[in-house]
Amino acid sequence: MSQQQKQNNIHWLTGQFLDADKELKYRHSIESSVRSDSRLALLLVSIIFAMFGITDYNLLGLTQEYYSLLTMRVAVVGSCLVLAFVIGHRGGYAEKAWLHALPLWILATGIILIVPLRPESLLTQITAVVVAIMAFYLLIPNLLTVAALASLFLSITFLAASMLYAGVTPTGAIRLGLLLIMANIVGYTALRRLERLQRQQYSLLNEERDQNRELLQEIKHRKSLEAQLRMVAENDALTGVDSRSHFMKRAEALLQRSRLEDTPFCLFMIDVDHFKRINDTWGHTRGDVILTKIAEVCQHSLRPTDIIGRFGGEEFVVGLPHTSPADAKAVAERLKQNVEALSSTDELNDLELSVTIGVAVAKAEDDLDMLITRADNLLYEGKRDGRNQVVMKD
Ligand SMILES: Nc1nc2c(ncn2[C@@H]2O[C@H](COP(=O)(O)OP(=O)(O)OP(=O)(O)O)[C@@H](O)[C@H]2O)c(=O)[nH]1
Repeated sequence: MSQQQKQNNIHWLTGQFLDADKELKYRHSIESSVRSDSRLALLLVSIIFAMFGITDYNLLGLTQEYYSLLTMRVAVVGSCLVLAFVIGHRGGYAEKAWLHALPLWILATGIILIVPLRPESLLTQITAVVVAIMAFYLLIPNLLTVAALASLFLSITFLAASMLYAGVTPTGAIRLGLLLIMANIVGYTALRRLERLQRQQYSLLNEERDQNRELLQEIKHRKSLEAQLRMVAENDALTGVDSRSHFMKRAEALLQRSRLEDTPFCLFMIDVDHFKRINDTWGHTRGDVILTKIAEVCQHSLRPTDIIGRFGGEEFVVGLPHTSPADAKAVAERLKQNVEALSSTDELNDLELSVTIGVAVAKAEDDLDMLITRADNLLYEGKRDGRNQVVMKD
């Protein structure tokens, strides 16, 4: 048997969960509905119990017995109304089951007390006791054990009182006893089934909630994994700028758009000069840091609408939509100067840093590869011409 099945197990006799914690949680979950159901049931029972005062009067008139009965009825109805109020406001089915049990004991005592006061109307009282037993089990919300104990108390003491005060013979007592046993069995079985069904429903609901929670967690986890994967696929791990493939996708879209809108589009190929020397002098790790700084400077030298990617090694590529050739040249010059200025920062200790940039302007017949090749050729022209320069041709 799985752990889950064990927890769902319900006691065959009491109709409660075997797991005490789960039982407590269940009772807490139905507390507010039990409170209002109890209040309503007690109001109803009080009205009915009080109305029997009219039949008392018809039968007894204004006699001593009538006043005794009236006093008892007022006491029972008063107690039930007070309890309806208290339970309605403070009743806690989980921790105060005894409070919910009180009205049953009071009602049972009241009903039994009628026997010595009105022994001649035993038949009516038998009907009332059977109805009361049903009400204990099915009308006034209570735990099965509480309802069963109160009903048994009512049945046994009523039987005893009938024999003592209403002259019921042993044969009559057996028949009455059988009737009361039947009423108890019917009430007990019905309430036990109800208790089981309600607890099974609660278990199913909880299982469903747990599964939904797990599902939500799983979805959250997958979404975060997806975001991480996208991040890894779209960004260069070292510098954080676009990966080459992601840049190509974005640049392709921008180039097409510029063609549709008939706006200029320029592309830079940027290569760090003598980076091998930097690596050899300062080590590969420092070289990585310098590369990251250069990427940052490039990014900050561009507009938010421009895109930058790492093309490979110490080579970067930049796409500039809506940019005229003159503006592109100016941006490239500024970018070159900003990289040079990096050398004078304390962090880089006057390390000589420069970049060579090839700038290509998109023509109508260009696709992205052609544009990149042209920018690359211009870049290598710049390298041949002594580096640290921007090369652009009409
Ligand atoms: N630290 C570091 N170095 C890299 C990385 N990628 C490429 N490199 C190095 O960059 C250097 C590029 O060297 P070359 O292609 O000879 O070019 P260069 O030394 O920059 O000389 P020019 O481009 O001709 O000015 C190589 O030593 C590569 O190992 C990287 O991610 N980190």
